[in-house]
Amino acid sequence: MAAVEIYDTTLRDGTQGEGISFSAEDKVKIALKLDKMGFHFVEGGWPGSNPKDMAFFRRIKSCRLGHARVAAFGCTRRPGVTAVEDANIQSVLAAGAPVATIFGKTWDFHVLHALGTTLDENLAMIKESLAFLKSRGLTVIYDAEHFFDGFKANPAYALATLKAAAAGGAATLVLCDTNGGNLPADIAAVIRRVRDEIPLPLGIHCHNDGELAVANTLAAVEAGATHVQGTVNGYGERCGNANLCSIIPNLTLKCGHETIPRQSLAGLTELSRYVSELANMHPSSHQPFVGTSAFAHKGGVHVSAILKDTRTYEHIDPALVGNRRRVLVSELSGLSNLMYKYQELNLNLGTSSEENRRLLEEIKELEHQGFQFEGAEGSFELLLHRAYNHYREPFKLENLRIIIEMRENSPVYSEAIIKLTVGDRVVHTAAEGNGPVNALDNALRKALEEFYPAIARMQLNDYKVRVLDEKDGTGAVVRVLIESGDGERSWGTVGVSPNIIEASWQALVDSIAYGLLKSGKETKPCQSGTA
Ligand SMILES: CC(=O)SCCNC(=O)CCNC(=O)[C@H](O)C(C)(C)COP(=O)(O)OP(=O)(O)OC[C@H]1O[C@@H](n2cnc3c(N)ncnc32)[C@H](O)[C@@H]1OP(=O)(O)O
Ligand SMILES: CC(=O)C(=O)O
Repeated sequence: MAAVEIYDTTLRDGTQGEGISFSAEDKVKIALKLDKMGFHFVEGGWPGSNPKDMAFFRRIKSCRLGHARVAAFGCTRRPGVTAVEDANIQSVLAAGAPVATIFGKTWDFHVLHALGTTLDENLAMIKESLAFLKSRGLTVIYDAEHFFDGFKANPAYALATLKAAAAGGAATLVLCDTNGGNLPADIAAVIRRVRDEIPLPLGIHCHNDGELAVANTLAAVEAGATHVQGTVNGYGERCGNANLCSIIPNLTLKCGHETIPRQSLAGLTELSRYVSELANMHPSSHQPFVGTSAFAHKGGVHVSAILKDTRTYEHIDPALVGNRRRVLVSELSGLSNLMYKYQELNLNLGTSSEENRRLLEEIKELEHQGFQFEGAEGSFELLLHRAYNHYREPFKLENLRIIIEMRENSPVYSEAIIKLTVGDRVVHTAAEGNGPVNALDNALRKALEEFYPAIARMQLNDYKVRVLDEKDGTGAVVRVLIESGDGERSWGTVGVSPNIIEASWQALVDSIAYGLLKSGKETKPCQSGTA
């Protein structure tokens, strides 16, 4: 199967996505990562657009890249000026990148209404812009904007624009589904028509407005395209660009094309999370191949089969793309889910199927009440320990009181007063907080830290409340999910009650109990406050 060039435009088209912005430094980091993974091209930005993109090109020049070629993006010259006089073309040159990617108009409607020039002048703009950059030693890639829509409207003119680009010295002609509305069969048919007319390598650049960007890209490759443009995580203008985290494994593992090296394929999940981290975007758990749910099995029937052979419910081995299999426990579980969890957590539990059945029923009942263990692995593991009676709670609540005081012109005052039994001692303490849950958290820590010094390292990272039955208004049941961490690991815990303080208490207690269980201190208190 033919090799396919992978051209990443996360740093240019990706940043056209709502909410996405990278600093010049972040762009350099991403470019270096893509280079290390064997991407063929990294489009760094539009140097004529803003100082940050120009700064990227200045910085990347001093980096030694092993594989990728850096591309500077821009448009054809403006109507009525020469290429040498055009500020945008000059800034592409000034970027100092070895590759220039220039987009031009294909669609006669766009030439007349968006550019406001003649069809002939547009052809001259394309040819002269490319020829000028090529004459200055750059490899020039031509992005034919709106190619598929333009071809439908006026095929002869669309082909004439590509011929102008070829005459200007384009190395590759990239056909763009700019509005993202075409279907795979149409994309493939047009690629074949162009392939028969113009003897240059063809590329594909798809947007995701019809949720077909990946399918359209694969169809284009099937029809003869050998260069693929897309972005990490599918970031991009409107609904995004074709997602390289899906395209690369599909092309490599399913279609047998050579793309990035096989060992880099196993870095895709990490790449996806790295880029989402720098973009400050929540990673999408449902993203195919690289999302945390991509290989998460929930239904009992699925887990039962997975235990026999993973191929029963997995289209590939998750390790091939650096991802991992997960089994979730919920009201949809069967005994197989529990068995898998025992193995995964290395717990020597669950020998009696009667006990396991009882535990499964308890889980289903708790889920019916509103608990959700999928995002609360800490509470789930504690539930297992508690069910098998091998577990000693690290403390016991005797009494808890919360005072909230509101006075005109003063901040709301919150205080928690708590009485606990720890081992054979009774502790009585109080703490303030910026709200009742914070006061509760502070009081609990204050009471326990002399017994369990590991608590000092634990922190609450996230606190979420979900109203479960909104129609009950302020009397509704709420679910509290707490995400905690200790610098080494993080864990989720859950509480459910019609009283938000009680739900928070349950999740907080589990958070500390689980943290202690995992810190190795188990649940045995230190003697009289010594560590
Ligand atoms: C399909 C794509 O994704 S293409 C990439 C789109 N990305 C971006 O637009 C992000 C970066 N853009 C920018 O920073 C700015 O738009 C700039 C600096 C490029 C231009 O800014 P301005 O000069 O103020 O123009 P403005 O953005 O208002 O309009 C775009 C101009 O480009 C022209 N233009 C559009 N496509 C082309 C083209 N292929 N060749 C030449 N000119 C073009 C438009 O006709 C319009 O010209 P006009 O001002 O004479 O009407
Ligand atoms: C060039 C480009 O980004 C597009 O046509 O979508």
